[in-house]
Amino acid sequence: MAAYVEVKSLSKTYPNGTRALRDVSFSMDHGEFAVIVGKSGAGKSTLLRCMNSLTEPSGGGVEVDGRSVTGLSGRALRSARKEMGFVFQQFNLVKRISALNNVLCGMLSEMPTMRSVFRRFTDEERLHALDCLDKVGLADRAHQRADTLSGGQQQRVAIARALAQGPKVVLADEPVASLDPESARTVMDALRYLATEEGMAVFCNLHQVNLAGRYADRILGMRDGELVLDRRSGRLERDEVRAVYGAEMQEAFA
Ligand SMILES: Nc1ncnc2c1ncn2[C@@H]1O[C@H](COP(=O)(O)OP(=O)(O)OP(=O)(O)O)[C@@H](O)[C@H]1O
Repeated sequence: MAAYVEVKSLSKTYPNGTRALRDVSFSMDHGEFAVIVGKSGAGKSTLLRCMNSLTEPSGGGVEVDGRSVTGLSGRALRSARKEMGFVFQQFNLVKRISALNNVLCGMLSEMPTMRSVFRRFTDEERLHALDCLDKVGLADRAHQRADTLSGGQQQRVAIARALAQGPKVVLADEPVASLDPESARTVMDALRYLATEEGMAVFCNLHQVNLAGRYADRILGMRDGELVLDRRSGRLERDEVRAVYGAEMQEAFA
């Protein structure tokens, strides 16, 4: 069977000359949870953003389910983005509305505006949004204002919002960087659920190698814009950590 996600020779050079991605290629299957690790500045965020066309790659491309999702514009770009949920480090929720309304707004193809907040949603849409909150363990928080939820809960609302779009792929950019260890686990469990139970390809970047080993089916490592490691799950060996982090190995466990 063909790979579900195919990243082909992706490269990115920023206008200031920084080569953030150098010929990065890999593929992912349905239901796979892959984590990418690497030290600060290695190019992890750039990779995720290029996969989702939030940043325009300088070369190469990405296919999801046999369809190119790079180099698009207008309606084709919006449609491709719906297939890729994005989870940000800082959650990016609309603070003053409920968890449920955040998920409902995420189901619209446009970015949430106050008009979309007051749009009337159908019972079916509301049930779908509630179901997504239930899947991340937050059905009982549906009517709570987003900014009164804990960080881990807010990030799970963001995951429910991504899930509600019905994406094929979920990209998570440092989703637990600002969370305590217990909250981080609840968020990683929710991402794991999307892969295992919903069959999505989940691709997440993390600083913590230990967390990657505990959750991922697959660990990729990036260094200076290049993919230097691609292995099945389990704890990374010392020489693998060195290949990714070089002399700054302590950064891997920070
Ligand atoms: N908009 C930009 N313009 C110029 N250079 C950039 C831009 N964004 C990122 N870079 C540079 O590209 C390189 C890769 O950055 P990126 O943010 O992708 O790394 P990262 O591995 O995600 O780092 P971190 O873990 O600190 O978030 C870095 O050298 C960074 O300074």
